[in-house]
Amino acid sequence: MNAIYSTRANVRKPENYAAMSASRRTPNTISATDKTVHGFKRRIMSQIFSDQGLRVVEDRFIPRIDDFISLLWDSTENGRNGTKGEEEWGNPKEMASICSWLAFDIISDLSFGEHFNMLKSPELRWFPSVIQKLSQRVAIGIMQPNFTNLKIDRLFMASQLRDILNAGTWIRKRSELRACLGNDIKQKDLIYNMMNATDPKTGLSFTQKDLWLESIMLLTAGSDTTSAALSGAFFLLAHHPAALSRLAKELRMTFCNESEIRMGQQLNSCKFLQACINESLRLLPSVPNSAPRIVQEGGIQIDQEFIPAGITVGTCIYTLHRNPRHFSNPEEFRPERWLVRSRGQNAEGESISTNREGFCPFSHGPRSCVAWRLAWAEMNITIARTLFRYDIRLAPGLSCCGGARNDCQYLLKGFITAAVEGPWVQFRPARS
Ligand code: HEM
Repeated sequence: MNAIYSTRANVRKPENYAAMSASRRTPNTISATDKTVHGFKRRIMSQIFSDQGLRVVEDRFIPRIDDFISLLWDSTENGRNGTKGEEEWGNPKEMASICSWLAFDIISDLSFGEHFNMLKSPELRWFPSVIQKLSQRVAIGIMQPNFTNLKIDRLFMASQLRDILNAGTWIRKRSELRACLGNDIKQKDLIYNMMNATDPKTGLSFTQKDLWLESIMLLTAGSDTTSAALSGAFFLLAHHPAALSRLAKELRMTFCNESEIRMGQQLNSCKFLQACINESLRLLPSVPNSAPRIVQEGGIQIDQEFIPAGITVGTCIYTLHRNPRHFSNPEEFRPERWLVRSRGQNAEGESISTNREGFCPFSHGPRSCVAWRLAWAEMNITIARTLFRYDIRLAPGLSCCGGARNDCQYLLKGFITAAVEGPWVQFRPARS
């Protein structure tokens, strides 16, 4: 990772990343290939997604997490299993979809000052499928630029492209409207943060156009990434009852009530929660493929190999996370591998720093995920509040495996981000 992604690596993002901006002429933070342009945007974004920046918007996203939790179980639901002792389990829920509605509700609210309300209403639930089409098109365009440059996509992805363009126009209107409101809003959002941040190096701020381009970008970068990571964590926990019950115990002993579960010291003290999230991001990274970089004049050295200028290089996060040089029994879900027992080692005597060197769900260096703190907070608070309130189990008899097998795989389709389905899970009010 270091040779390709660190600050000193002699590489740059390829031009094909332009497909990730709503404007071909004006790049956003993720698509900027020029280091000066990127540096300016990145410095502003770093302030917005700092701990301090996130505290400003925390009260905005926690109510969305509460909507999510309310949707998981409802005392009036029918369809309960009639077996004795089973009455309280609610109807099975398909976690990938519900996690996706949550992630979109959060990021739309933060980016446009108005949430899509997908958790409560089906009206806009078509939206995630368009983002997946976009992710698929961009993934092909990044690997093979002529696909978009020569407009081959118009031939092979005509209907997808129509949906993407329609959704793009619709979002653009929304983000322009929000940008026009300026600071005249009741509750602060990310646009507010972006509008009021200045680059400490140049003193420059985002223009009106930057504001809507960046907010569209945040909607795509901040939705299916977090949702795939969350549903992946529920998948792994539901398949590992021992880890699930240890985690529930940790949370129920740390907090007295659900509203205490927020960003901060108390949540940071939940080491097993963090270990479970690390382990699920390791096994099911939501950006699984390698992010390409072009080697610059002078070349680079990767291990024993000299790579000349012009070659595209990258490290695949999915395979890195399964490298036995970093992780013993890499296919196993073993959150304990992240818990320090003594002298930087876990209970098995493995070095945690060796684990960490092979762990990069948010990538590494100057182009790593600028919003990882937001994703981390969303995941921690959502999982903690859910397991504080409910017991969970795989829905008997339903896919992915109906709880019958321990070795089933979560279907992760890697485009730019990962498309996922399932698992089907049931909830009931926590018994202990
Ligand atoms: C679990 C959730 C997430 C994961 C695993 C993740 C992962 C990544 C990865 C691997 C990259 C590098 C991509 C590349 O080099 O092409 C990246 C970049 C980025 N991510 Fe995330 N991300 C997550 C959530 C988010 C969220 C919630 C947002 C925004 C609200 C976001 C915004 C960005 C941005 C703006 C960049 C580009 C940074 C730059 O180039 O300076 N991500 N993310």
